[in-house]
Amino acid sequence: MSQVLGNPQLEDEDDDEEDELVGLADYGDGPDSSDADPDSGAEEGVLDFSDPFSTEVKPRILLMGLRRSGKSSIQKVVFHKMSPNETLFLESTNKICREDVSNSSFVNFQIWDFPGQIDFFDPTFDYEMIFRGTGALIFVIDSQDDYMEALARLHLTVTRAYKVNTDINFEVFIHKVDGLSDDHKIETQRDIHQRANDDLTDAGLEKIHLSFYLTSIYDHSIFEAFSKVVQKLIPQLPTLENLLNIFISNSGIEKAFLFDVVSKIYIATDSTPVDMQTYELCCDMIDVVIDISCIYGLKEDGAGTPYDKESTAIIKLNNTTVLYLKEVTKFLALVCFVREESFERKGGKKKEPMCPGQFHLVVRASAHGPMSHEFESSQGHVPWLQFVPGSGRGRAGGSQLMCLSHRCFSLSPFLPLCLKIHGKISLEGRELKADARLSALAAHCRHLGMGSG
Ligand SMILES: Nc1nc2c(ncn2[C@@H]2O[C@H](COP(=O)(O)OP(=O)(O)OP(=O)(O)O)[C@@H](O)[C@H]2O)c(=O)[nH]1
Repeated sequence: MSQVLGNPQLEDEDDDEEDELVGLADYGDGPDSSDADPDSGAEEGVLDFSDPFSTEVKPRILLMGLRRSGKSSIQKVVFHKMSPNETLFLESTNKICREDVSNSSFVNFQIWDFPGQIDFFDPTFDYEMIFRGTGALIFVIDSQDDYMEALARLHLTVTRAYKVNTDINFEVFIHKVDGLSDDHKIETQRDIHQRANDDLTDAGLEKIHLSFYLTSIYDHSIFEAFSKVVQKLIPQLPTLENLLNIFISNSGIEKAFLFDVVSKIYIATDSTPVDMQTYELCCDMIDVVIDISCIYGLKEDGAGTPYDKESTAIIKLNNTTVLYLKEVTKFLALVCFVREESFERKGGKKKEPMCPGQFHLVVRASAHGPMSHEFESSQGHVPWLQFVPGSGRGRAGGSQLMCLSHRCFSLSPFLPLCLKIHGKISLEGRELKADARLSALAAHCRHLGMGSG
């Protein structure tokens, strides 16, 4: 669901949707807030920030920065599965876009995308109202451009925001680093870090903490950075991490992530270090699973969902590592790295993967806090997940449902790829997209030295 706040005119971004327009004085998230979708309230599997055990108000994530710094692209790529190349055609935002991602994601928060050219401190903007309910302010700096103006703007924004709300997490995305050499990246980060903190020190505001991330929409860094931003807003994070630690120590699993399937943000992981390659493989696996499910999961009558309680996938890499994905809730998947020998349980009639069923229960219980109502893993429709013929990726939004009749498959990234889905695959039309995705995953694995090629 997306909303726009125009200045001075209100304008709806998508006429087809029934989103109400919100006045400038209507930034609140009270019961009358227009993004409160009565059908989506109390979503199963959604971490509700208005839970009495977390915060009173659903926190906002603000995306701010100069014009053309990449804000809309980040939002589209992370939450709408837009392919990075498509962002080249994005028009400049001339109004504040507010999007509620709670309908499609585990985490219940809003993203406010501010158009670069708007004078945010124009008196017609009630910035106090905006900052008061803000959980994280992401300031995007185009690293390929001269960033002096961006730094001045960052300083102004952060100091104003801090005066209103000292609890905001200030996150600086040093963006578009795909265009920089490794040395240049480090130098740019050091320089921006130094200048931004010097400005705060000069203003006597050294207590403001800025976190910096090198990001690009052309790799997984933007998902990783967003994961970190979102994790800071999840009050149950320590509990989830503890549960994952207990889970891996009792199961022979090497690394476990709890992923928000639609955004590929990881909500939590165990306390062993995260390496980028592992994270990237997990993201690729989620793409493969959703693409395959969307294509081959249709029931004859068109009923079903692309991701549900029975969704499971196993990918065996040729370095004796197994990737294992299991549905945890309607929005969440557990993705694990496990050694092949630990993965296969001996003694039964057939070798069976470990079942994280107990983990499933604890996560669901913990995510909602002891007083919250219990929820069931969804068996219902997942309207935010659909196959997009143009991009070859599942994406949020839309009404065209793809369904899943067979959710459990196993594939190997060795060439030739071995894919078992009802024993039959024909590679025509959109199926080729899945083939391309599988090939990409295989290539990725080979690149990491995990595939035989
Ligand atoms: N190389 C590179 N280009 C990017 C990246 N992210 C965004 N871009 C490009 O930057 C340009 C501007 O992106 P937008 O998302 O429209 O920027 P914006 O900050 O929303 O711009 P306004 O709406 O004017 O405020 C587009 O051509 C994008 O393709 C990135 O990570 N790397």
